[in-house]
Amino acid sequence: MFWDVTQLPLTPDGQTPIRVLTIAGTDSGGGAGIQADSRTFAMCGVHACVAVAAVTVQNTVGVSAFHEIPPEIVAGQVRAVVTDIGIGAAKTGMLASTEIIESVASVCNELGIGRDRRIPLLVDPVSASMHGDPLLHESALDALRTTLIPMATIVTPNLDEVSLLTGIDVVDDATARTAAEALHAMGAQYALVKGGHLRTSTSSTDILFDGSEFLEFTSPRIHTSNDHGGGDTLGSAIVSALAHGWTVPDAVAFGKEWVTKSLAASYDLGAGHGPVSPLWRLHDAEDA
Ligand SMILES: Nc1ncnc2c1ncn2[C@@H]1O[C@H](COP(=O)(O)OP(=O)(O)O)[C@@H](O)[C@H]1O
Ligand SMILES: Cc1ncc(COP(=O)(O)OP(=O)(O)O)c(N)n1
Repeated sequence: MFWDVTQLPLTPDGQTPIRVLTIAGTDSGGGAGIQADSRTFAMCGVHACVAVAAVTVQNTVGVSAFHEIPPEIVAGQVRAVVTDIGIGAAKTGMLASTEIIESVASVCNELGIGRDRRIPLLVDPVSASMHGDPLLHESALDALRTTLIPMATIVTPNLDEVSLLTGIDVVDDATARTAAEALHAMGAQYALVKGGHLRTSTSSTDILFDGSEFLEFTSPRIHTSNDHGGGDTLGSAIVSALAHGWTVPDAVAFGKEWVTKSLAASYDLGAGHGPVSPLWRLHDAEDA
């Protein structure tokens, strides 16, 4: 354990907890996507609603196929949840196509989800799996840039996604800052450039930019190849904190501590990359 994570307040048994929504793809191997989001949401004590945008055929060694959900069904899930259950924050992950991205942007706009609206929106511009298998049609990158990222309270690309979206290859702190500026210029309120893929460093630093100030979130590098679902776990912890009304910098600090502990608790699974695990939270509760 590296530090004590300041936990989010838990709701007493029998009372309705804060609700959040993930709009993303499923992972049949249970490591990333909606499965990773739901695990972290549960461990953070919030109620998870889901809008499935795609179903992947996936295990620990890769993604062999995916099926896209019709855009109106994706939007329908979002509308059904928000108008009945109500949510405090939302997150997007794998959206696969231009049509789904446009449908999600439109329903979020209709329901007051997005930057400067009632409900904050985290956009994780998921483009490929860690094995390089595509999770987004290349033609949909433009819709991410021009339709969804401008609606984001916070956009959270990894370095491969930064390169696809901005053309900038991040190799150090200076290029990470330039990339954060480029992402902010696309219209996101905050840009978080995640540094997990800079494997040469002994630490892992994520850089947050709001148009005027850079904030750095650094953790020791965890030596593990079981890092599947790391981006989703970070994003869903941030969304849980945003739903509690935390500021974006405080929510990112919480998410960064959460994912670091989840990387330290990751485990072997299958023949490939095992998942990061927020189940450490159960042991912390046992110790309390
Ligand atoms: N080996 C590691 N040690 C510590 N933190 C890491 C490690 N790998 C990734 N992270 C952190 O996990 C989060 C997800 O990062 P990253 O791997 O860049 O994104 P993604 O999972 O979307 O590819 C970031 O906060 C990053 O700093
Ligand atoms: C359905 C689905 N969504 C997202 C991902 C990518 O997960 P992420 O945590 O961003 O990154 P890796 O674990 O692939 O490094 C996925 N694989 N599947």
